[in-house]
Amino acid sequence: MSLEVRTLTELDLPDWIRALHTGFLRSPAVSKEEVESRRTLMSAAEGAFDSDRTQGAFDAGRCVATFRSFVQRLTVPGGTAVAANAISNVTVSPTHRRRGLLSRMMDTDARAAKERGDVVSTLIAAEYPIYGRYGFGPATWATEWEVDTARAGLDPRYAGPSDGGRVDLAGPAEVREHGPGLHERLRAARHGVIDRTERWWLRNTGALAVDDRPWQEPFYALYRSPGGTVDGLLAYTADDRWEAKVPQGVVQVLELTAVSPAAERALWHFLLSTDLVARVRTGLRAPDDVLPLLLPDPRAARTVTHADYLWVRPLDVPALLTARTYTTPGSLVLEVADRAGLANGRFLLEAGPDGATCVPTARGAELSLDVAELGTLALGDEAASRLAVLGRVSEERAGALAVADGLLRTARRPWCPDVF
Ligand SMILES: CC(=O)SCCNC(=O)CCNC(=O)[C@H](O)C(C)(C)COP(=O)(O)OP(=O)(O)OC[C@H]1O[C@@H](n2cnc3c(N)ncnc32)[C@H](O)[C@@H]1OP(=O)(O)O
Repeated sequence: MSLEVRTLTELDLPDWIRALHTGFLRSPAVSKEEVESRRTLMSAAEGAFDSDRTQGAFDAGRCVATFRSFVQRLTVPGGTAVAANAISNVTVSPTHRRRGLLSRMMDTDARAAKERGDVVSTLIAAEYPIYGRYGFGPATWATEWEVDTARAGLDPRYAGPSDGGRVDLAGPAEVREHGPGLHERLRAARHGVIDRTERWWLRNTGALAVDDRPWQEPFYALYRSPGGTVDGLLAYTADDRWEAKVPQGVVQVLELTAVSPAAERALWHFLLSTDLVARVRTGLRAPDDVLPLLLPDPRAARTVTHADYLWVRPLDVPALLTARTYTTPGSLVLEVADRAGLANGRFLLEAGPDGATCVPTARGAELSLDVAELGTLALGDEAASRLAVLGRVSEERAGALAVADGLLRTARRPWCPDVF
């Protein structure tokens, strides 16, 4: 039987999950619970099994490649969310690699997303070199610090926020009550943030088993403003480590969401002054997170990870560039190359603090770039002038790079707090 790439039927699911585990080097065993959990994940809102956006490659009846995409909302600078085609669960079994299977599945998915009117595709790349060829560029980066709490120099007598707000420990049910609204406020305020489904909250608070990995309840804390609104959420685990009677606890932050500066300061200070904690691992934050500068000695925060995070592939250039905001006025003619033929063209962007238009144009190009570079620039994280040094953006009219830098870059860097 020949190699066949197709969408799934419900009966394919156990075999598809086994291939997924295999591709990610996890045990190929598949439990009934995981099949059931995946079945509901892939279900459309009506509850029917919807396999349209889940692909598999089958060789002699055995699944050897997996690919899935789903609906996502991605916040662009200014707080508007665009329709994103989120890609996940990409694997090709080691027996079938480098025969073009990923390329086939990606092409099918990208054309369907374009047809639907999605503005971008998004993903988190397992390895940097895989996705540039498909028009994706790294659009957000992430940094993790490890803080030596003794060295940080924060006042160890800290007894809670001094602004009249408070920090309270909480349980999973309270997190499910307050977390979704808080995340929506973050999403409206910070570009790069993606939406979370109800399932996300169930799964991340232990109310829904996802696979065979056991759930362990973390510590949760909520920050309430003096007016009583929940403006911050912290989730962390801790290990109870001692050496020669000296506490050496290590905290791992799973989530720290704050929608006010007071909440951000209070939650970090609370965590960094918890007794028995020698080191705090911050989890993946925006590279410009304020954390190091909150410490009297910022060098106590050592960078342990700094890497690309969310990758963006523009599908509809005018929709993407008009959804975001611009702080300075300017106009730019962009020549976008796209070997897949999905987003290529020459576009006139006229933008300013009052809004933006972006239309196809016959005017001469001022800046030419590949669609992947536009993905890197779209959320404001990168400077066109830096990409030009690398030869990845060409300035066709003198001064166009400076205009692009002024228009596209944002004061705060984009941040995507979630993996998918
Ligand atoms: C969003 C996510 O889910 S990220 C998870 C990605 N999955 C993994 O990393 C799991 C382990 N790896 C795999 O399953 C596979 O190797 C995949 C999915 C990365 C690639 O699948 P393949 O079917 O081998 O890719 P395909 O044959 O279509 O390759 C297309 C091109 O990409 C290149 N390529 C593929 N994977 C890689 C890689 N990891 N590093 C560098 N180049 C790569 C190929 O060499 C090929 O280049 P060419 O056209 O110049 O010859």
